[in-house]
Amino acid sequence: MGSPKFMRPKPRGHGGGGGGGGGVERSPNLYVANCGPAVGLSFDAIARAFSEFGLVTGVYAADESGTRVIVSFSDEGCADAAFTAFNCRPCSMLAGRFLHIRYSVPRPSPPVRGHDSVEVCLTAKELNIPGLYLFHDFITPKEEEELLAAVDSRTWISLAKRRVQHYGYEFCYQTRNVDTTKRLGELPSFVSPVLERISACTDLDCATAINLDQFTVNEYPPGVGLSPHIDTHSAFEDGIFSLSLAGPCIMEFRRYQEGSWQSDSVMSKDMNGEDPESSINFLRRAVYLPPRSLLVLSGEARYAWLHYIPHHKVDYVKDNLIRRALRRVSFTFRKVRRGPCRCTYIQYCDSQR
Ligand SMILES: O=C(O)CCC(=O)C(=O)O
Ligand SMILES: [Fe+2]
Repeated sequence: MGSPKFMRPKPRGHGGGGGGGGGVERSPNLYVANCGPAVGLSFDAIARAFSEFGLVTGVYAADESGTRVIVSFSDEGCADAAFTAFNCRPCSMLAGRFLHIRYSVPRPSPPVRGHDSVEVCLTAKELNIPGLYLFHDFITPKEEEELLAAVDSRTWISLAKRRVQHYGYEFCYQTRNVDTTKRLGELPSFVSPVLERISACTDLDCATAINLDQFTVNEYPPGVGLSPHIDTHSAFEDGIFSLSLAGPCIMEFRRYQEGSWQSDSVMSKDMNGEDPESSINFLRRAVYLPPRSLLVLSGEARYAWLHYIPHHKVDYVKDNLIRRALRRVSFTFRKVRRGPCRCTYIQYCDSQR
């Protein structure tokens, strides 16, 4: 089980702790520095010295130094008395050592993963969605820095929760489509090396890795995600390329089972208000997208799976807690479709319904 973990209490608004711990939450646990086995004081000797003030329920190493311990009392009053007597004083019962004491509180255990969470995969192979590819370290840290500097020197458009930039063609969030008559111009030259690298990817089975003509930059602050959607079939060809920069995220995917698909509610709208529990009839997967990785959605992954980024500030990846960075920026490259979509995923296809 291991010994309990402690932490410094949060400061209280005003007043609060007496016994020299002013403004801090008091507690039956004391953090005692300059005291421990590494300076010749056994846990038993420490317990004996502190028992003078009341029942000591445990003495634990506060860290690995051997010079800092936690002394736990049965109640706060005893801890307060020990604090007053021993803090910043030489302690005759502990070889005359000068003790530095503060209150300490049990560290809350990490939150348990919600029952609705899904195991996060690290690779496309593990994720096992046909047509989905993930290339780690698709660009170097230096390229990442330059790409971020390039977009940061240009004008951002603020949406409700995130900022975007569009190149090639503007993307209209109301219709989730592009107006093909309104071309914004060539894609900026700073993405040319990335586009060349994408078109040279021999592992891909989608034809549109070349001539990509629409580029969207998304900037997500921590905790902001993206609602479940399939990129509108009639708007873009097969092959969607999304490069992650600056921070990581988890991307989740859903594929609704035959007959459970409600195209009107899911296809082209933002799904912020939906209740995930109400739609149990779907397959669900999740993948960790580190900075500098390229995600490719093609075929079934592009046409039939919804993708989204959960609105979380922290994510669990193989039981490790990953905090979202100050921002994640994604570069999404697509090719605008010129005629109706003729995919074989008719139930998800706005051109064929
Ligand atoms: O941020 C991303 O990686 C994905 C963006 C996306 O799915 C979209 O713009 O349609
Ligand atoms: Fe998308």
